Amino acid sequence: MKEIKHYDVFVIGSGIAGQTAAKFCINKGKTVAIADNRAYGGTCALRGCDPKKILLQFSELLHTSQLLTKKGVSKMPKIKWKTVQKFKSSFTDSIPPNTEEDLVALGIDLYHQSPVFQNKNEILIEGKLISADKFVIATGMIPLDLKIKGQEYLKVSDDILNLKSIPKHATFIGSGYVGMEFASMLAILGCKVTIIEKGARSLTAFDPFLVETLVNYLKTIGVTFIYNAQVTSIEKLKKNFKVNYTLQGAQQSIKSRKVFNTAGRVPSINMLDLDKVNVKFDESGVVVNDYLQSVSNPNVFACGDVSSKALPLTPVSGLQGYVASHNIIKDQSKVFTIPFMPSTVFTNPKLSSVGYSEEEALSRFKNVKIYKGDASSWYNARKENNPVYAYKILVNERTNEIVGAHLLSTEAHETINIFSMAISQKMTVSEFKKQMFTYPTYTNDLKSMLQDED
Ligand SMILES: Cc1cc2nc3c(=O)[nH]c(=O)nc-3n(C[C@H](O)[C@H](O)[C@H](O)COP(=O)(O)OP(=O)(O)OC[C@H]3O[C@@H](n4cnc5c(N)ncnc54)[C@H](O)[C@@H]3O)c2cc1C
Ligand SMILES: NC(=O)c1ccc[n+]([C@@H]2O[C@H](COP(=O)([O-])OP(=O)(O)OC[C@H]3O[C@@H](n4cnc5c(N)ncnc54)[C@H](O)[C@@H]3O)[C@@H](O)[C@H]2O)c1
Repeated sequence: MKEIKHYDVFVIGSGIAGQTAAKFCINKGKTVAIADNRAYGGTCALRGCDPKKILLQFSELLHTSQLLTKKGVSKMPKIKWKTVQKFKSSFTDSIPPNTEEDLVALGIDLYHQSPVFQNKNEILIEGKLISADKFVIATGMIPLDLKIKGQEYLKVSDDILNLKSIPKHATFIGSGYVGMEFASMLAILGCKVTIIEKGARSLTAFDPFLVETLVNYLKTIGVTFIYNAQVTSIEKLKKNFKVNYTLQGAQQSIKSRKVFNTAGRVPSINMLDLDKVNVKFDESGVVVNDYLQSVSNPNVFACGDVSSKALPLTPVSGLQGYVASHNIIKDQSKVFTIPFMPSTVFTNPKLSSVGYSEEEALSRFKNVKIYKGDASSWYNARKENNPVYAYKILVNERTNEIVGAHLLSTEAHETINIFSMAISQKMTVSEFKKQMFTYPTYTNDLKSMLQDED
């Protein structure tokens, strides 16, 4: 086969990480190509954060109305799911053509297949042998393969986002971000939800006190949680599916209309044949150094969810694309350090976190002051007739600096950003309390959370 083209940089994956890297390199005068084996635009814009938030606002609207039923709302809004889906598609449909147009206008060549590495400098794609000086792997993550009998009946997050109607009942396997967000959404929309989780609790990266408060609330709106359970197989019945699982040694089963695999996501690297180019990888992804360069092949960079240094969130993936491309243009010019990254689970209510967990803070600092409470009796929760509002703030007692914040509320996804700034600016409790905020707001409540008990 004849080599037909050479590029300075070949990027694999058109999500936030890949696009950021490709655009940076072309703007620095490099010849650049990008490949994707699915529609251009990546997970966040097409199959993740953005379409999810469009759907979630409808369950939120319903939830707000449900809470206010006896307080003046007499009729629930009727959600026309087909119209909701059309509205969502009006955002997602235009992304692939617009992304391609945008990249082509910059002078980037596009390919529509997974490349397969042939040797250190060459890949095979669309039947062509192509060489490049540097490769950027930005292929993101895909759902974990559960390897159980009947796994072909399992649906994944892409399918939830494209649901044609709300199922009567659904079972989720796994209670991480994806499982919890969609379980909360479907339960509010009238679906009877069961979550089967192999671990002892949900959302292990989040504060246990707040997760427990969230789980207890979700139970009241129709979500059943089964912990420490191992799903063994899925069977197809006439209308439903039967999920078989073991719990405390006993075989159990549950029937439901849909079964969703929300058991986690793994790096998308299988199709690339990385062994051929001496690119080391493991279950965390392509193993990279602080320059996001493969530890075993310096001509290969990896950024975003697929890199071993990933924190699989959109802003971090974008940052990694930027760092990797800097290092392609100028060798070892930028180091990747994980930023103070706030994160939200978009359930009802939302669970947000930034900085150290209680466990991390206690192991790091000699004395930690913990401001923790149930704020459901505070004005903001009461005006929504909302039974859930809680927080935990961690302070290094020696310096009085805020080092961690964990919030569970309707507005936690916004207010957590205030703590993010405070922590990155090393603000002390007294400095924070001097700030003036608008009233009556959830932001203003943050100062009350830092009140010492009399
Ligand atoms: C349901 C869901 C909801 C989410 N919600 C949020 C949220 O609210 N906030 C947040 O911060 N993060 C969220 N995330 C995570 C976020 O979407 C990712 O962190 C982010 O999209 C990663 O960007 P990336 O560029 O690294 O990878 P991706 O956006 O996944 O892009 C990778 C691209 O590579 C392509 N690709 C894969 N394999 C190959 C191959 N072999 N050859 C060619 N192309 C390939 C894929 O088709 C894809 O287009 C969510 C994820 C999911 C699944
Ligand atoms: N709001 C957001 O920012 C957002 C939303 C969705 C996804 N994401 C990102 O995507 C990543 C992946 O999220 P996710 O929810 O797919 O994975 P996750 O790792 O957060 O959760 C997976 C859950 O499934 C459980 N599990 C694993 N195998 C199982 C099995 N066989 N049976 C039952 N339970 C099983 C795990 O114990 C865990 O609780 C996250 O780490 C996050 O960074 C972010």
